[in-house]
Amino acid sequence: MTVSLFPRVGQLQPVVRLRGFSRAFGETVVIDGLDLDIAPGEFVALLGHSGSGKTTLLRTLANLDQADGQDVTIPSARAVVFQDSRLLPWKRVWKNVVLGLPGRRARERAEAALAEVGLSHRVDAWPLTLSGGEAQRTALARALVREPQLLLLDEPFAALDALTRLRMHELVLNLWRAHRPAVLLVTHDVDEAIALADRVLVLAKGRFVAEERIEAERGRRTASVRDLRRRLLAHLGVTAPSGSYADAVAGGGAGLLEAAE
Ligand SMILES: Nc1ncnc2c1ncn2[C@@H]1O[C@H](COP(=O)(O)OP(=O)(O)OP(=O)(O)O)[C@@H](O)[C@H]1O
Repeated sequence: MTVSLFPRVGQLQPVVRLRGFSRAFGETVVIDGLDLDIAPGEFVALLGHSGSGKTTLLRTLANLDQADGQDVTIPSARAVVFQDSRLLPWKRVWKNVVLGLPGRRARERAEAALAEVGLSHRVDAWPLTLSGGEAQRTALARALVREPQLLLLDEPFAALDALTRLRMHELVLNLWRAHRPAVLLVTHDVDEAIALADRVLVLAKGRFVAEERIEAERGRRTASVRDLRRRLLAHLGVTAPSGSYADAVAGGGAGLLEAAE
């Protein structure tokens, strides 16, 4: 299927543009002629079964993999957060955050990014002393400090427990609202995709098989279970203000994966 492409009247140029993008490993075609545009500041979720090619696509955009001279435009200011934090254990948290960046005001910049993810108290910690959630927050700070135009999230919450995941979703939405990078989130989780994204794409066997644009505000679920869920979450210490992720998931999934099959 053809997904939404630019230019549309009055809209900005896309930050990501793929045309007929394909990728094969030996004889096996993994990505099969994809066209994709992502607008500045747009939050796109990419759903798909295991092996559908999600990570291959994301790695291409991260430029970690060969684009084989194809028609691919991606911004130079981009950052990736993976499922595991990939912190260097022999460097303190703040040094991990600014790793590879020019030294001037590095500590200051790391502290500011760590403050944004709620880790001011862990600036000098060693990575091995961090909880899973803290390690992913550090990975987000490391991405943020690069001021990305494109933020690539490869199942960054998948290894976290459910409550930490909810907190991380709130954090990512807050960071996205504050900085407005374009985001491509790879996930298996339909609820997560619906709750976070402006647009959800479904990938199957290397092709897009569905595109859902979500116009409604985040937190648009009206089911009565919402209030109960919010109360229970509040009891567990997770604040879920109206319009939050927790509201959004309360309505349940939309069966996008089933629809794709
Ligand atoms: N470097 C590689 N060499 C050979 N095959 C590969 C390579 N990388 C990926 N593949 C194959 O490409 C297909 C798509 O892999 P990919 O990791 O993109 O899927 P995915 O949708 O991200 O899956 P998952 O959700 O399980 O992470 C798989 O069949 C995988 O085995």
